Amino acid sequence: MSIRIGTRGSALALAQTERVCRMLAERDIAVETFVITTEGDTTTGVPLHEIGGQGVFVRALDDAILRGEIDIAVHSMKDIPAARPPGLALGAVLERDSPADFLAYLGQIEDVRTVGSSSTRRCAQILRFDPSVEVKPLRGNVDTRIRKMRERQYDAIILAEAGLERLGYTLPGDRLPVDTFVPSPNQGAIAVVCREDPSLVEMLTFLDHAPTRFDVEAERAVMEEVGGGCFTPQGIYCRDGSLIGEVLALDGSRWERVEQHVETLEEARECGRDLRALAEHLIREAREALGLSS
Ligand SMILES: NCc1[nH]cc(CCC(=O)O)c1CC(=O)O
Repeated sequence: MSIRIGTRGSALALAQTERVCRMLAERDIAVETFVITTEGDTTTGVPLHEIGGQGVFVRALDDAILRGEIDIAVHSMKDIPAARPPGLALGAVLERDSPADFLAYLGQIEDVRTVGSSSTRRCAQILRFDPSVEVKPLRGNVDTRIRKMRERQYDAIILAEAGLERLGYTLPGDRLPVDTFVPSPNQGAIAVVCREDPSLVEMLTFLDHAPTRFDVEAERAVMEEVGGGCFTPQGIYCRDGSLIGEVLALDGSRWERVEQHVETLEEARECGRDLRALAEHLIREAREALGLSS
């Protein structure tokens, strides 16, 4: 018997899946890999929030598990939306890689005028840091984004450092500090999703890193309470129970923030409710500015 692993076909997804395959192989568990194309991979011209947010990357693989075509799927955990279909379990969360963002640029930092990113969070955070930069939309996989910077369509781009490391890329630029460029919830964590099947979940537990799982679940608890969706600039980061959450105005001119040590997911949830109450006006503002109704 072998485990059927589903993955997206992007270089990043394949690198992540390769890591899980290696870990399974070390335990003499046979694996078969299936590459599945998702709507998010075939639609690159429009901002993510217009095609249904991060969830588009995950849905096709969820469906393949539920149809019994594959047993497990490997994802960048930050791409997994808050609402999950019934019948699926989070089989394992690997030990976290770098949670930080990376500002990549070719010349001198002083010469950076245009920064490419389609993430409302990254745009707001870079504008807070330097309101004089011009942020320009930039979607596509990591390679596409790097190519566009090399073609000088942008002076700089912002990417997850974890993605660069998994692809083995070293780019000129700077790691952005996580206390001011607070990452997306679950950035840098790899998740293994499976059918809600106790024997399958049990088989995957050796892949699981408990401290990472607590931190990423605390981040998701905050994310669920804040709501906001991917159109609201928000950063949520937990490390060993030290939680930072912030919601920003789209132009980075204002923000609300909570910072607290949490021991339980319920405490994290409470922190999320506090942030929600503080940031209600910023969430409404972002939704209205982007012309979204829900
Ligand atoms: N938005 C796509 C995406 N999903 C996960 C990562 C990076 C890897 C990770 O966060 O685990 C990236 C690329 C990026 O944000 O630059």
